[in-house]
Amino acid sequence: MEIGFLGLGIMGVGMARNLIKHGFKVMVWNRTISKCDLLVEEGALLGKSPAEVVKKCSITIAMLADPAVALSVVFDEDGVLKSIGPGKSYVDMSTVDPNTSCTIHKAITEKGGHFLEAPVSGSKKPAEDGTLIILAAGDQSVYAEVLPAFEVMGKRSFYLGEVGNGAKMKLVVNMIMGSMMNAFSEGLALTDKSGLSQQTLLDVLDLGAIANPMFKLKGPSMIKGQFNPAFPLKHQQKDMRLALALGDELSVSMPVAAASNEAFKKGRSMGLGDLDFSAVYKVMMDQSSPS
Ligand SMILES: NC(=O)C1=CN([C@@H]2O[C@H](COP(=O)(O)OP(=O)(O)OC[C@H]3O[C@@H](n4cnc5c(N)ncnc54)[C@H](OP(=O)(O)O)[C@@H]3O)[C@@H](O)[C@H]2O)C=CC1
Ligand SMILES: O=CC(=O)O
Repeated sequence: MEIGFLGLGIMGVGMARNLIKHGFKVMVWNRTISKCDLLVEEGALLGKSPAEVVKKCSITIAMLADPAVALSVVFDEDGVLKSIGPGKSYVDMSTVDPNTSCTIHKAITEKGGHFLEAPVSGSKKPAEDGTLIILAAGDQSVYAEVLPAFEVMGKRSFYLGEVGNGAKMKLVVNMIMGSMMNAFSEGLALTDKSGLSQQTLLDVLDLGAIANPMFKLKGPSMIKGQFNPAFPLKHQQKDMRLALALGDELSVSMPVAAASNEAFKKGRSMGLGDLDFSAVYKVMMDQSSPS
């Protein structure tokens, strides 16, 4: 199967590499073209623009930063829309809001193309290991067509019905994750300011009912002050913002998510946006410094 791949950021590079490793013929494009070099050495073809990738491939996957970027890669000059048409499928795996997905879906189907949204849960390592959780919605024939690719990128995929449902599910999951990270960070800060051992807190948490893989994975590096980006804080804040907008639309009160969003916004204003989202811990530590 010939697959196009647009967007070789933290996630895209691992996902595209898995496709290549499993024998798919892959054509890649990235705004910063130099990021394609390694994958080209590993066997990928290089596309000069999204339009060229879609022209050459029957299925094109995108993994892009945010709604504005997802829209620009489709609608801008030499974008996806230029080459999409009958017999061509576009699969957007970026985390965006349902309205963005619906706008892209409408434009693509108006040109006779097919669209599936398929955001993922799981970070840099699951992208590298092919163990993502894929939340697909939209054209079910595209879902069936792209399933062999999902099987090498993920450990499980869900088909959730109409376009927008994948985006909504992803935003709910990341809203919960972002709120948990805030509670965890506050707990670590409070432990430190109480003169207690943060390692002991990690050990205690890991033995009890709120043990979870995220605390186990992120805790040790957080207490060492290491925040190498697996999931950048700026993207987590974008997801909290989009989840809150969904809550506004549906009149769901989400005070915990709103407070967490404020902490991520503060993190961005402190210049932490490109660090891992666990760097929100620095916001708590900064706020609790003695004056
Ligand atoms: N990292 C994670 O743990 C996870 C991320 N996600 C979601 O996946 C998506 C990608 O995340 P991630 O790989 O971490 O993000 P990165 O920031 O590492 O990569 C973003 C990608 O978008 C491209 N891009 C940014 N701005 C533009 C633009 N103006 N025009 C064209 N391309 C652009 C970047 O290109 P360039 O290289 O040129 O900057 C890059 O390919 C996001 O929606 C994120 O929320 C979902 C699950 C986990
Ligand atoms: O979107 C981030 C993730 O870890 O999932």
